[in-house]
Amino acid sequence: MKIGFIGTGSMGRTLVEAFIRSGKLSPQDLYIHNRTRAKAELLASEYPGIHVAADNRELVRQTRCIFLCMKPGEFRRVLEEIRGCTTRDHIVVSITSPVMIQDLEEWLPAKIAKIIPSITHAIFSGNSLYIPGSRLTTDDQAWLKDLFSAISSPLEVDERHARIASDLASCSPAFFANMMEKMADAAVEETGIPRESAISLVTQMAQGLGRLLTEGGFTLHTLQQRVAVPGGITREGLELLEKEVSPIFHRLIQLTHNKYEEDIEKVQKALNNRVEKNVP
Ligand SMILES: NC(=O)C1=CN([C@@H]2O[C@H](COP(=O)(O)OP(=O)(O)OC[C@H]3O[C@@H](n4cnc5c(N)ncnc54)[C@H](OP(=O)(O)O)[C@@H]3O)[C@@H](O)[C@H]2O)C=CC1
Ligand SMILES: O=C(O)[C@@H]1CCC=N1
Repeated sequence: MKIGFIGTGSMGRTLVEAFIRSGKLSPQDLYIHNRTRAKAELLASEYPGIHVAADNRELVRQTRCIFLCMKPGEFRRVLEEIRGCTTRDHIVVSITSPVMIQDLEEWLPAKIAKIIPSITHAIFSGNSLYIPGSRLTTDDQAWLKDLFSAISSPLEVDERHARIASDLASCSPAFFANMMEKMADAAVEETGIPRESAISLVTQMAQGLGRLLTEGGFTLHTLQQRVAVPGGITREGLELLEKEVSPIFHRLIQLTHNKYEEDIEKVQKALNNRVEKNVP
């Protein structure tokens, strides 16, 4: 099946590369288009065989499944562009959470899904969050899950939980990288250890931590128990973190959800502000 990617920014590129490197898709099957064309051309030059479509309409005409890899504010323009050439046989997948499936189903006659990916798919890991629309057949659903199984572990979630699941699966790589960087910076400021050493120590630790949790037989809880020996230093550190860290995560989740509500409102205003509705 020919597959298209509209938007080859950070995540569009990650998906294209992961699908090709996993062997699931071959470059010849892929059509890409990006507002700044040079970005798509660069990606195509790295994976000979990828087709760079002249515009989003050509991409839709050449493919059966299309991934919308733009930011929420960029949806209206793309939907206006492609709605005339999208058919009932197309599968259209949004990779962003604040664009509602119902709105996409009103705009396009296509079969709609939302699949929220994560940067972790670049190394074929992490959960992709799978939210099926109402028009997908059982075969379409099996095909999409199989596609994403090549680069991730697909997890079906209710659209109501898309934001929190995305916080945990898609935003957290950045959140945790930030915390590790802050820890290393504090180590430098408090002790004078060279920054390069501090960064290397936390990075190597994180690699080991990931493996302990996936293949080492540890849970988050047993891991803390094993490291925090009674009367030891880690126990004292954990007691401080118990008090100080939990409120930060509550604030973080409240913040992402407030921003999400704002984004939904903006997208709905943009998408519903039109005369004609799609009649599939
Ligand atoms: N980054 C991540 O880890 C994750 C991102 N997402 C979601 O993916 C979406 C994209 O994020 P990300 O890739 O990081 O953002 P980027 O800004 O890196 O990529 C968006 C791309 O869309 C292109 N674009 C915008 N309008 C059009 C158009 N009309 N036609 C063709 N291409 C267009 C932009 O082109 P131009 O080069 O001109 O700017 C840009 O390259 C977001 O909605 C985000 O929520 C979801 C999960 C994880
Ligand atoms: O920052 C963002 O908006 C996107 C959503 C999930 C990860 N990145």
